[in-house]
Amino acid sequence: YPKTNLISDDYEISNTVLGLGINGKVLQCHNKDNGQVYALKVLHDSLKARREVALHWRVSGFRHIVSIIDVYKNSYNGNVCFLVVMECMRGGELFQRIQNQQTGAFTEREAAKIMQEICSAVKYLHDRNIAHRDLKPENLLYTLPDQNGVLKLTDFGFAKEVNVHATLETPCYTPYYVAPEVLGPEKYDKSCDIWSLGVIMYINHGQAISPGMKKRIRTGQFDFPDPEWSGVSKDARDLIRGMLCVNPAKRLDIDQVMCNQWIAKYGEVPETPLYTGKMLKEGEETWPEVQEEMMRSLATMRVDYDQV
Ligand SMILES: O=C(Nc1cc(-c2cc3c([nH]2)[C@]2(CCCNC2)CNC3=O)ccn1)c1cccc(C(F)(F)F)c1
Repeated sequence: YPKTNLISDDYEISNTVLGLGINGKVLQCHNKDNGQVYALKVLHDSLKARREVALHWRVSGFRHIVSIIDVYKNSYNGNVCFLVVMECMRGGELFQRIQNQQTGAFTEREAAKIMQEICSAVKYLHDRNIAHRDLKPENLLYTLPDQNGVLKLTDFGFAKEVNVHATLETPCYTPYYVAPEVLGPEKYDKSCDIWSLGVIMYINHGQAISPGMKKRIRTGQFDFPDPEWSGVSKDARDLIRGMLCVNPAKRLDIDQVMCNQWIAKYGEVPETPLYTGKMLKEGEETWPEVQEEMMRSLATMRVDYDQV
């Protein structure tokens, strides 16, 4: 349960802003006892904030999820806010890493390792009936800036519990007879996470998500143009097709993704150099558009599926 003493008893809060989240901003702070640096997310009390804290707290501690150290519930002149102290991820965001990839080209095996790490975080959530619903490169951070850095997922501002009523209200249904609509739209929330994984993997392979890209993906007309895709393994392309499948009911689920050879045996994926580094460097000016494009797509998916 959240601590109710003032956070300033235990932490020195710096005004270094590390970033802005959906429900609040992220500052740097350090613990007065051990002098350690942490990240602090300030959330003004609301149902969304309580849901974000509750869900993040439930999954904190998994290797590829940013862990929560402490949660304080403090009130400043009347309004209550939640103060979430997290481990400080010093390695920055995933694509900054790939962008300034110094040591030679970014290879397909590195892309496979990254995907395996993100997919294991998504599997951990989906197995607990939680959909993240805001999977994007900016929410994937490294613990350290060097090769030992571990990739972790953060920002549960859009996360939600799914399939929750399937277990409560209809305990008696036999899974293979129940009509899809009985399971409710929630099951689509998980499939929107899979779609995001597909886009992340597609970008990882050096495909700039041009504005036209979203239309092509939604209509399933995206392709694997040469020369970027010539060397990329068939497993990888089949996996992307399965994750970017337009019909959410036909899209792969996280277990099918995890057992694809490209993910399961990422250590054996050929070290084919990918165009990502070049694309992210050259495409620097298009990168913000790409991010906006992804934000819009995620927002539309959240609306679509919530209305199903
Ligand atoms: O962002 C850093 N550390 C960090 C950051 C977060 C963090 C949480 C959230 C976010 N970051 C974002 C910021 C905007 C982009 N999306 C992610 C929005 N939502 C969140 O919930 C959590 C833990 N450590 C960082 C980067 C480089 C150096 C350092 C430092 F110098 F402090 F070591 C910290």
